[in-house]
Amino acid sequence: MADIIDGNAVSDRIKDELSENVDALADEDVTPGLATVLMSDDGASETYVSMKQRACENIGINSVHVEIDPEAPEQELLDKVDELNEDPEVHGILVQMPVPDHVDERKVLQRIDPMKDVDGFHPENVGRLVAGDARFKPCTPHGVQILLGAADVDTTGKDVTIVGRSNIVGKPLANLLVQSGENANATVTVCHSKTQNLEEKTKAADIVVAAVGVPELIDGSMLSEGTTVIDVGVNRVDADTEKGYELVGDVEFESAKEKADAITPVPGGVGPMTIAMLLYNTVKAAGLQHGVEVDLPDA
Ligand SMILES: Nc1nc(=O)c2c([nH]1)NC[C@@H]1CN(c3ccc(C(=O)N[C@@H](CCC(=O)O)C(=O)O)cc3)C=[N+]21
Repeated sequence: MADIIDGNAVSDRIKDELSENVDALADEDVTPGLATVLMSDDGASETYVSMKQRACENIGINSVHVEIDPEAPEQELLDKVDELNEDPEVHGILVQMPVPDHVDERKVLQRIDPMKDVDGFHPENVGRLVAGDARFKPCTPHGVQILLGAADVDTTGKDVTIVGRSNIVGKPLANLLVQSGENANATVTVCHSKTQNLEEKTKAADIVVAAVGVPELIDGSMLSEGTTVIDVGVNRVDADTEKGYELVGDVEFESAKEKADAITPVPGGVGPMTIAMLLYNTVKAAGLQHGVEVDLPDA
């Protein structure tokens, strides 16, 4: 039976440390500010954005929220980004993804000032990350790295199989894990929908990271005994609950935990880490923009 890796506990520890950084910035008359922009009426997106705002407020980060009508022209979003780029009280800008189909996501990401790009999705920041000189590590991959470190899973020399090749999780995580340094130095295999013999790749891994957005795609039969399993999926599936849905990961938890040595649950695993690392990047952004050195939590 696997140990359960507690993402809530680790994210609480990071947030406590960040709140000390916020106090230190206050001594320099700096209050970090995050702007969240939502152009969607999707329920899950609304939930996530409000969780991010609440998390900011809890540690003393200013949060500004902007809603744009999902039917509005693309230009309205671009103009808003320009305005936030110019606002000295806003150190981080997060445009919640996905944006509506008539809006060009790449255009939006390129419009955000790279110094305020706390998601780490701007091409300049992607390039820096790939070159091993990350400014803002994307929140979910960074959260996975910290979670592995906190669970005492040594990645050095290990075989990591990542299932999923998104720009948000799979690709940046693969880049981070192959680099030298803390919670890295791994040998990485990236799998996707066209991968042959997926099971062969997951079985060969010391660590499996599932980030495909397919509910319960990976089950215990696809894992070797003793594997560490990191489940990045947060899928809402219809269920007979008060909310009408339940959250399941990309991993079938019950069968996977019989095989795994350690496993993250959903909810309470990677999700809370994503939010903690967004706060981390916002504090870092504020420090960079004001030339104040901030002693951020490790890794
Ligand atoms: N520009 C942008 N940046 C993002 O970082 C971003 C985004 N767009 N679009 C959507 C995804 C998704 N995402 C999550 C964050 C936290 C939880 C989280 O904390 N989940 C809780 C449960 C939440 C619930 O109860 O619904 C948990 O896993 O324990 C989940 C998902 C950030 N995203």
